[in-house]
Amino acid sequence: MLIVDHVSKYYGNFIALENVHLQFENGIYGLLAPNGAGKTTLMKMLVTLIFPTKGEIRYNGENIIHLGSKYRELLGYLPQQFGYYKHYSPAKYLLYLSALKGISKHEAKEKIPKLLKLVGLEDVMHKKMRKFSGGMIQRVGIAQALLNDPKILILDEPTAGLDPTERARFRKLLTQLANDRIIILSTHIVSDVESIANEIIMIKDKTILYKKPIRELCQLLSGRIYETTADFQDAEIFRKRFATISEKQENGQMIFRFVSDEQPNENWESVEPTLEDVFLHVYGEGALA
Ligand SMILES: Nc1ncnc2c1ncn2[C@@H]1O[C@H](COP(=O)(O)OP(=O)(O)OP(=O)(O)O)[C@@H](O)[C@H]1O
Repeated sequence: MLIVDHVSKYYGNFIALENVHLQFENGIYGLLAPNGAGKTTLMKMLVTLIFPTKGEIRYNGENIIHLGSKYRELLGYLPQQFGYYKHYSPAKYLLYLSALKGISKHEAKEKIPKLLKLVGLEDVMHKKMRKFSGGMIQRVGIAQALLNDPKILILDEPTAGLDPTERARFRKLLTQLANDRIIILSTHIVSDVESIANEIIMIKDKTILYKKPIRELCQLLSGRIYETTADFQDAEIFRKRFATISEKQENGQMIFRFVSDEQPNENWESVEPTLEDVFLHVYGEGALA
């Protein structure tokens, strides 16, 4: 079990995270927050690239800093921007990284084709990465994070640059991997995590606002989300009066999705809250009661 025990991180006088307390068991955790909330800071501490200013992170009861290389052997990490050699093929690049990670050449040669197949790059495994799309490079990044069969897999914005098909493939891959490891992925895209995460972690105001299964998060808004139509000329009044979550136009009218605790009007249709509703409400408005 991985425990972030009352951790704060300051950059000089700037507080990036304050008093973060989290517990991770096997499964997928979606770290969902807007840019700048502190996701990368938390992930970098989890992979020992930077250190907490206060508090400590423990794996199976031991401070990860003291565990050192024993801990890093259990880690797979995909940073937000990962360095690769564009003149290398994925196979050559992974072979090189395997050597750095202390994996024998024999084992690496057996493993690499399997990994590249897993991420759908088997056809191009010997092609130079120079001409690869952003999504293909990202998949090489995911493969390198899996080289040592990590028990803890940390992925910082792993779906950046992936198209919808690649995103779907990626979600399936994570689900396959999640049964015997901790997977923590950060994103600001709700659909990346809504179908696969066992728990969602939301950071707000430098600390953890929620760590809950999606169902429980959605329950926070249960019975409070409505949709209704309004004429264009009334739109501004509507926006001032209600906490709108989203709006669209249809047949010359506005359709509002909004949060309300008022007695519902007969023109309001009560709708099931989604994770997107929670996200937009939390980061647009404030914490939920
Ligand atoms: N080395 C640093 N020195 C000073 N401030 C930093 C440093 N690294 C990050 N910050 C600040 O800490 C805050 C959190 O940054 P962080 O990168 O963790 O956010 P994030 O949620 O990962 O956002 P993004 O997805 O944009 O990377 C930001 O305000 C950022 O400017």
